[in-house]
Amino acid sequence: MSQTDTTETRSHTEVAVGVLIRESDNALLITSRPLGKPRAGWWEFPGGKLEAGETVEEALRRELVEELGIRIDNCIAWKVTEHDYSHALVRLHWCKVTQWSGDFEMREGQQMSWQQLPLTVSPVLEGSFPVLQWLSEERGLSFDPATYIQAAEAAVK
Ligand SMILES: Nc1nc2c([nH]c(=O)n2[C@@H]2O[C@H](COP(=O)(O)OP(=O)(O)OP(=O)(O)O)[C@@H](O)[C@H]2O)c(=O)[nH]1
Repeated sequence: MSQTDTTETRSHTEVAVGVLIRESDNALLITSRPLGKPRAGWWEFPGGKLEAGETVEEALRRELVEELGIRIDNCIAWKVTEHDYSHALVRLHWCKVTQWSGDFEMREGQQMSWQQLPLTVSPVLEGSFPVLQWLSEERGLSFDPATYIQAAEAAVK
């Protein structure tokens, strides 16, 4: 069986991801991956895997309570992307979130950062690059993937 065939038969891991946008300055919430997970210390948008029977919105609500201690008030389905990591083939369901309640608590020992584009944290998960491009385009900003790609490549070496 060729490598392509192997990829096609792998099942997707469904993931709900939140793009939290702060009203005052349009900053984006980026969090670091906790110790013990693949790519620990890398930066990502908050979220996680869907559990059996959950919708994307339900999974995102649960994950944001578990990880950050906040309750989201809205969840606007935005894009769906896929990325093939060595550890998983993921399907990412991206939602924009502009309203939430509660104080942020880093319940998994991760870090958080409110960021403008281009992001200054690194490395960032490769599966998030398309979304950084779309967000940049929406804001009339140029997008240069080179810096993100170089940081990711250096981190996996
Ligand atoms: N949360 C999140 N996951 C992302 C992003 N981009 C991206 O490729 N992913 C991938 O989506 C998957 C999410 O899995 P996870 O390990 O964070 O999910 P989880 O919290 O439910 O994990 P667990 O149940 O194993 O503890 C990972 O394979 C991760 O690499 C992103 O921006 N945010």
